[in-house]
Amino acid sequence: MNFAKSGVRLPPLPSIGDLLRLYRLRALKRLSQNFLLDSRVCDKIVKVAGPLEGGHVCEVGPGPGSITRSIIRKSPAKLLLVEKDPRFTPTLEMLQEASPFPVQLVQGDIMNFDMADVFDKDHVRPWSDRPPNVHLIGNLPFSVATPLIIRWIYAISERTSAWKYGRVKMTLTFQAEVAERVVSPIMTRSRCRLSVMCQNWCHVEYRFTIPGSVFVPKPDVDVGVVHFVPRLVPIIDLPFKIVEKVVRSLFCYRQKYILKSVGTLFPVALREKLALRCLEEAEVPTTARSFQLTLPEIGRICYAYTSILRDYPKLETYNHRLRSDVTLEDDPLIEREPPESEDDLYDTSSRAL
Ligand SMILES: C[S@@+](CC[C@H](N)C(=O)[O-])C[C@H]1O[C@@H](n2cnc3c(N)ncnc32)[C@H](O)[C@@H]1O
Repeated sequence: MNFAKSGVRLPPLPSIGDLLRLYRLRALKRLSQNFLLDSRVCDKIVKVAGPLEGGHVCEVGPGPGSITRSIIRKSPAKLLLVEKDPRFTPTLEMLQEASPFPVQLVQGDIMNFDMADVFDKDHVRPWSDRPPNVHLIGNLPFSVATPLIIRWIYAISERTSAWKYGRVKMTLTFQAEVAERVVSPIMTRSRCRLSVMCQNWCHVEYRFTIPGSVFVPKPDVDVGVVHFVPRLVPIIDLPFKIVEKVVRSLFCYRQKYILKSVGTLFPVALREKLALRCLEEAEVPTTARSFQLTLPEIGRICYAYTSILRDYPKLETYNHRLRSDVTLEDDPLIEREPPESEDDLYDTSSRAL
């Protein structure tokens, strides 16, 4: 049967609300569960992904399956569901049976899920080509959204996992404030590490806001839908780890002059000298602030930092937060220093992002 034009009509199914009641599925805070019961909102999210006919889709955190139903109606060739909470298995199995094409259910944690071999090989497209007909869609749990997107940006930079298939697009939800940070341009209050990392490897677009009141239970915040398309070439074409390290430093003092932030890349004995050299080579004024820097300017700082590493290779492992990372005993010029504050001893990634 050809569903391409008409879309799939699912057989009559109990409503998501009925299923939640029937299976006594109460939302678990621990898994950031807020359910969408309004099929029009689900259709609107799925529409952002573009045409899905004949494609392969992976939905993250389908829960009881409301977005899943919208995806099925758009007739992909195959659908993969990755859900951590086994309580949803019966409702998702019901959709598996109702779907005219294969729906695979993986009960597991998306954070450890490698998508390198889960789609058909004939969907592979060269990176230089248009994106393949493979889509990642998810109304993500708030607790997972930021670490997951950073993990996926890393996979994009390495062209691993789903990105072995080419420039696979993503349609994802975030807490609205986080979605704004993802797309934030320079000179804005919400410009941060997350903005730079996402925008360096992807074209990002904030599509629309879903009011918190639409979810059950209602979260305290609204939700933003963001569409990501991996770039043909990142603006800063350097390894993820170098860019991440420099960008983390740049945004550690958001309101202060960049000279201070860049200094955190270097141990105290060399700090002033190397921070000045880094900014001079990058042709970035020492009095700029991180949120004022364009991606090419940040790129020049990354390149200047790599040129400094050629002269001081031991600095590559220097981390001003974790003094124990540094093994510089045989370099008398480089001394250990106390951390800036107690907080600096910990990875504050999600907060700092
Ligand atoms: C915000 S709810 C969305 C549920 C459903 N998609 C909807 O829109 O109504 C997030 C879903 O992700 C699931 N989840 C949470 N952490 C997960 C993880 N690490 N891996 C996979 N699924 C996860 C939750 O169990 C829940 O079903």
